[in-house]
Amino acid sequence: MKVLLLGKNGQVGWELQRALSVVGEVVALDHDDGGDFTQPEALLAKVQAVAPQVIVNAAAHTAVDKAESEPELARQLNAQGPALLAIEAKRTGALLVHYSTDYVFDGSGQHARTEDAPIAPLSVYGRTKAEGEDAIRASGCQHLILRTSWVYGARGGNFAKTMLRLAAERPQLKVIADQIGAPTGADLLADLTVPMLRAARVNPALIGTYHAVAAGETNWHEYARFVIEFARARGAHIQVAPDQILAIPTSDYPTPAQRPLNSRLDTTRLRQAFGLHLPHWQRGVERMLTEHLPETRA
Ligand SMILES: NC(=O)C1=CN([C@@H]2O[C@H](COP(=O)(O)OP(=O)(O)OC[C@H]3O[C@@H](n4cnc5c(N)ncnc54)[C@H](OP(=O)(O)O)[C@@H]3O)[C@@H](O)[C@H]2O)C=CC1
Ligand SMILES: Cc1cn([C@H]2C[C@H](O)[C@@H](COP(=O)(O)OP(=O)(O)O[C@H]3O[C@@H](C)C(=O)[C@@H](O)[C@H]3O)O2)c(=O)[nH]c1=O
Repeated sequence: MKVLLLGKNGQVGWELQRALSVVGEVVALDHDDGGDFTQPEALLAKVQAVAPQVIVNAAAHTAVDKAESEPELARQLNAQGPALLAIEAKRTGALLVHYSTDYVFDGSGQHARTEDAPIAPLSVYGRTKAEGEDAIRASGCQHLILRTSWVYGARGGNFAKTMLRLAAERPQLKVIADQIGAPTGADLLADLTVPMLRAARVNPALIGTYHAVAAGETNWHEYARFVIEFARARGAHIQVAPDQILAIPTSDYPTPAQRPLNSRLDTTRLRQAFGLHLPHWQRGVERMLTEHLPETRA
């Protein structure tokens, strides 16, 4: 099977390069080697030249605050690029695997949302990601959309690494405690993608949108405390005292983009359709930190 991976250097793309290697021949691209979503004609020509049976799209505009001031670029990456891939997948019969986000929802209420819950994004990032999802579904192509949340990877920056850096530099941290969600490893997403795409290739009834997040829930403050205490216990340089990691409401941390308060995603559909187990978020974060912490020691 020939697989085209877009966004190979991102957090998820990097893990997909590893995970997809068991599926078949993988052609992996990023924006500097033919997979540039701001160059739709060249992108289409590249997809046609590769002629994949499966397209896995991990490219996106993920800078949530920056997207507020560059909505057209966000739309090109998060909506128009995926739409182009979907139309081409429909034409050739390829399967399109795509990733989306908890930020397509407004985060009202306290319940975990299912895949059919109404989308109501609060930000340019969320809106353009929702447009990308809609375009894929409207194209009629064979697709899997995996909506996930709070992604961290061994490669690149993420919230946990930011907290470790700030905890080493500052005597006090203030972290939002009223946004609830599930940190999800890029490695977990990549590892789920393989059995899902294999199953969906032979069973079109599996085509559709799925919530793919680690089990359990937390808030950014509790997540930060977990990361910092794990690192402290393993001898990392941490300046901030445990009682100086302060919990604050979202209203005390103004940002250009509004974020949902309730990012709980119900994963029942994915677990039942594919028989896959989703581990607790703390296990994956521990694994990522164990890999990352040696890099932070003097
Ligand atoms: N990160 C998160 O917390 C979450 C992510 N998601 C979704 O998961 C998916 C993967 O996200 P993640 O791996 O974290 O994202 P990253 O930001 O880590 O990676 C995005 C990728 O897109 C590439 N890219 C940037 N500009 C272009 C362009 N013009 N054309 C083509 N590719 C480009 C980047 O390349 P380069 O690195 O060279 O700039 C990078 O490879 C996305 O769909 C995202 O919306 C969903 C929920 C949470
Ligand atoms: C650095 C910092 C952040 N925060 C808050 C801001 C924000 O609400 C939260 C997380 O910060 P981030 O910058 O990682 O947030 P953000 O970039 O919004 O993360 C999101 O990225 C996109 C791509 C997604 O799809 C989402 O699922 C989600 O992971 O922590 C603090 O409260 N204190 C701090 O010192």
